[in-house]
Amino acid sequence: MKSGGALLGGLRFGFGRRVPVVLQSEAAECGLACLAMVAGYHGYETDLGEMRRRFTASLKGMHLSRLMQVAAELRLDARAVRLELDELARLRLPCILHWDMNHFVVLTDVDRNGATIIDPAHGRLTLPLSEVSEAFTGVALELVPAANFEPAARKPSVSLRALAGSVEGLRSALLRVFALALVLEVLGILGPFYMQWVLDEVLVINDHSLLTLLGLGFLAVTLFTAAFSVLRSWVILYVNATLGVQWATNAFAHLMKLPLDFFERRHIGDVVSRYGAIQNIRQTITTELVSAVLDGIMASALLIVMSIYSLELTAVAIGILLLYLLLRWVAYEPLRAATERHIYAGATQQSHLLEAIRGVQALKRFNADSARTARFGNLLVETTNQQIREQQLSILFGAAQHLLLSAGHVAVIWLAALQVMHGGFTIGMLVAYAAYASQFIGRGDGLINAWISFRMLRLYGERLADIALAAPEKNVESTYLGPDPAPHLLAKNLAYRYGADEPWVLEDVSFELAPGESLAVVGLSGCGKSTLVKLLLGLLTAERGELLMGEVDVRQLGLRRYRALVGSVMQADTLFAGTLADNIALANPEASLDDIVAASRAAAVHDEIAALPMGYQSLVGDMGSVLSGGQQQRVLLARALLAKPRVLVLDEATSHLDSLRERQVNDNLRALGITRVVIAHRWESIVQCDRIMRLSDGRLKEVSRQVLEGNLLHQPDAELV
Ligand SMILES: Nc1ncnc2c1ncn2[C@@H]1O[C@H](COP(=O)(O)OP(=O)(O)OP(=O)(O)O)[C@@H](O)[C@H]1O
Repeated sequence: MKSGGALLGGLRFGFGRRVPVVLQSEAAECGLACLAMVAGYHGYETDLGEMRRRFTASLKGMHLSRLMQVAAELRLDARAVRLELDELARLRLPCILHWDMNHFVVLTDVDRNGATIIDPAHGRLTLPLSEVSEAFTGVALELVPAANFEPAARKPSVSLRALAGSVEGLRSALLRVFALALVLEVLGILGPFYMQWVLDEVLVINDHSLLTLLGLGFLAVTLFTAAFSVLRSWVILYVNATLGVQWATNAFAHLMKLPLDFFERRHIGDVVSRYGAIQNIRQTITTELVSAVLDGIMASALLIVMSIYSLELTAVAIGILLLYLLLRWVAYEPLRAATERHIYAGATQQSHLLEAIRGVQALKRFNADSARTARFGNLLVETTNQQIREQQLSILFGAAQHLLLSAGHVAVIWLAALQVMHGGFTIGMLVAYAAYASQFIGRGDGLINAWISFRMLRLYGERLADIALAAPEKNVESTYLGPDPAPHLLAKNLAYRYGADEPWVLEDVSFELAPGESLAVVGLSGCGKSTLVKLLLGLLTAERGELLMGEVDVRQLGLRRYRALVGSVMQADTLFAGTLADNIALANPEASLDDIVAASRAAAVHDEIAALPMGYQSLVGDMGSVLSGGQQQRVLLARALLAKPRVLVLDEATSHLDSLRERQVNDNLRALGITRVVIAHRWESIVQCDRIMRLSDGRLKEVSRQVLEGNLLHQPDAELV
């Protein structure tokens, strides 16, 4: 039973409330964005950043059932309905429609001719029913506030300090810029007096010596002005550079501290574009912040000076500025929406570009390059269209602004001239007043523009917040004071899934591995072996269960210390741009060449590196394209061995090697006596391990070698999984 308040809250009078537009930034977030819009309509104002932090969506997106769960957490009663197109009008609006089989949109209005929807990927659209019919799958989600629904005002936007981290020397540098600029402004305010004196004092009585004095005096003022203005630009340059470097480094350092699943849930282009938001924020701060403060002070000072001349005329100038403020206020929302769509389209295009570069080989092999180019063209047109729309709006409002301000200026001079005719002003006062009024309107214009820019900054701030406010990896530092634990691994009931609405990939994984022992984990493709490896390396955190090394919980040992003890080679490991030596010495850049050679020998790759013309100084591309697949794997193994790990975790680390090399590598590893966990499909690698376990249905079970060998004989294709 609903409370009366909640029922009344559901009434719609057709005015007042409007569904806010929340644009998604990734394909998988359409469901979250739709919920944010409906919740916003009912009074729970939120944004995508907050939604993402509260309800993680995996890259695969959300099912309807998960949407209903999230709706329940937002205290909205959700009801999924199946209906025909002509029944849309019976839905309680706004509601969510399942769209094109893989998307969600919000339906805000529907009548006989068409429907208005908000597509989180494109914004508000009005479509004829024929188009709705093509995309609508027949499933809708009605949402009404539950009895315990609580409206919430949007949280104040994140502070710049939280976004930027601490920036040294910013305050003092800004103060310096401010002081210099203030001097300049005061000098600037003297200019109109010069005109007034020349007109009223010099010309009237033909006073040559006064003219000379005034001329020299104001020439000196001009010189000072030039010098201060150079100094101010210099300091701004310094602030810009300092802020830029510190800020970008802070954000990068924070990005590197984020847990792996932050990256696994996002597209690389999106992360890059969000990181790029720093540029826009910095630009606004350094160019607009100081001038906004100055404009405010100067506008007030000018207002006082102008009031001394004439109160009525000053009221007119204020009126003009207020009209201008109204114009900007009306223009704000369309401009903000256009800017947001522009940013979103740009990020999508960037993702596409990065993905195409990374996958260029596959695109060529499948003759998909022209289709990819066409899609890129479409995205580019979309971005450009949004940019054109943004600029068209700017041009229109710019013209209106120019018209208003110029007309205002004419009016002020007109009225001041009337004052001269009535004897209230001298000619000099008219000229000086006109100059002050023009400065005042200019300052007011600057102040209003800065206010708009700062409001727009929120858009970029919210994008950056996704990185800056994401929680860094936990348990990185050690709280265990004892010596390094023995390489004895104990996993107890580990469980993991990639999202709250995803199935458990690992349900109950337990095993124990004594020092020096080696364990092969086999299982069907997709059963969760790589996921288990990521848990063992502390890259993912188990939802349940614990992992101990030498009886010390890994959380207590700290991930940094644990990772220094555990070496690994992963399926999709990459080399970095640089020399082979740099790559092998990744964990220990100070390592001697002897250490590097020893690790390479153990990984059976030394001879091939030594045979290269530049040996260990050979450069590899950032995708390692100089080396063959098998060579890359062995270089990666050398990199893991260089740090002298106590435990080695290998996820299909020798899959590209021929059997001879594989045996050689395995023999070397065995001789080193390192505790090993090996994920492999090939018999060669499995058979050399002391124990074999099979992962299936989220559980790990010991398999006897004989059974596996028997399987091999009878079903050569099935045994290795
Ligand atoms: N980032 C992710 N988000 C959501 N699901 C994921 C993610 N990564 C993997 N999965 C899912 O988890 C399951 C296990 O994946 P995993 O990569 O661990 O399998 P695997 O046993 O290593 O497979 P293979 O032998 O083919 O490498 C798969 O069903 C996969 O769809």
